[in-house]
Amino acid sequence: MGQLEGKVALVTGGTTGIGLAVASRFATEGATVYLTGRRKTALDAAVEAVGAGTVGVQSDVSNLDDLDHLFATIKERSGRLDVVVANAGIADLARLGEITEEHYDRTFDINVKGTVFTVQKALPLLPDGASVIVLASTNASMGIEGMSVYSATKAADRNLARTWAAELAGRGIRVNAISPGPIETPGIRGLGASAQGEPQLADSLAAVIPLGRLGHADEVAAAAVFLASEESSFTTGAELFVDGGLVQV
Ligand SMILES: NC(=O)c1ccc[n+]([C@@H]2O[C@H](COP(=O)([O-])OP(=O)(O)OC[C@H]3O[C@@H](n4cnc5c(N)ncnc54)[C@H](O)[C@@H]3O)[C@@H](O)[C@H]2O)c1
Repeated sequence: MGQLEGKVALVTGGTTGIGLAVASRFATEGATVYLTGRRKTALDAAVEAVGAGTVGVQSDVSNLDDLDHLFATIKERSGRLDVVVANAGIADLARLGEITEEHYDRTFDINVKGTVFTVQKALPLLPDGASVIVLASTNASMGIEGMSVYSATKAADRNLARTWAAELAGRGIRVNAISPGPIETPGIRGLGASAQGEPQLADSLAAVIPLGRLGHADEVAAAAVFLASEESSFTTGAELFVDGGLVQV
């Protein structure tokens, strides 16, 4: 029997990287998984990869109408939501002096506004015992050049999780953050691609990770299973680092 047997879970931005790994692992553990993404073709491919019983809902986390449609669909089909993983996020490089309004607005819209309204709109569907997981980042605790705006959004996400843990404890809902270090995903490789001619940021970060390598999306998914399941029943308001020792060692 899987650790999430019978549970209904939502993973936003579940078409690639960490979100896809979390959705796949949740399905293996017996959950019914709703996953979201903005592009239909990518979403259809992810739903097929995750397997039978998975439901894809095309939606942009920064669009409140899309979120209303998403939660109306979940309510109609499942009637409740046991696990929410606010995963959708973007990262682009911009040093101070290069930050445009477009970069700032887009990063905050998806990474902070998207998280706030995903969890707020999920709230009526969350039963006693539900688990909310917010994807923050080791960037919230570090000063990585070129990543100030992204890191500020992740520091916001980390605090959202802590504050919501306090606000929702009385309802028996746990809220935790996962802070991955550099994980091998399309997202982090895209970062290197935008810094023309320079060594990939991911590779230079790997060199300073105590365990000596980038992490794998499956390793983040394993942490998400723990936080989603009753194995973590006394854990709320925590920030679980999955970072090869980057921040703490
Ligand atoms: N990869 C890493 O090293 C790393 C490290 C720390 C934190 N994180 C965080 O983990 C999460 C996932 O990152 P990843 O590396 O897997 O990224 P990724 O780019 O590989 O995947 C992000 C997913 O979010 C989706 N997405 C983006 N904007 C969206 C929107 N507006 N609405 C719906 N979906 C949207 C993308 O389509 C994609 O499926 C992000 O929140 C990221 O900040 C990643």
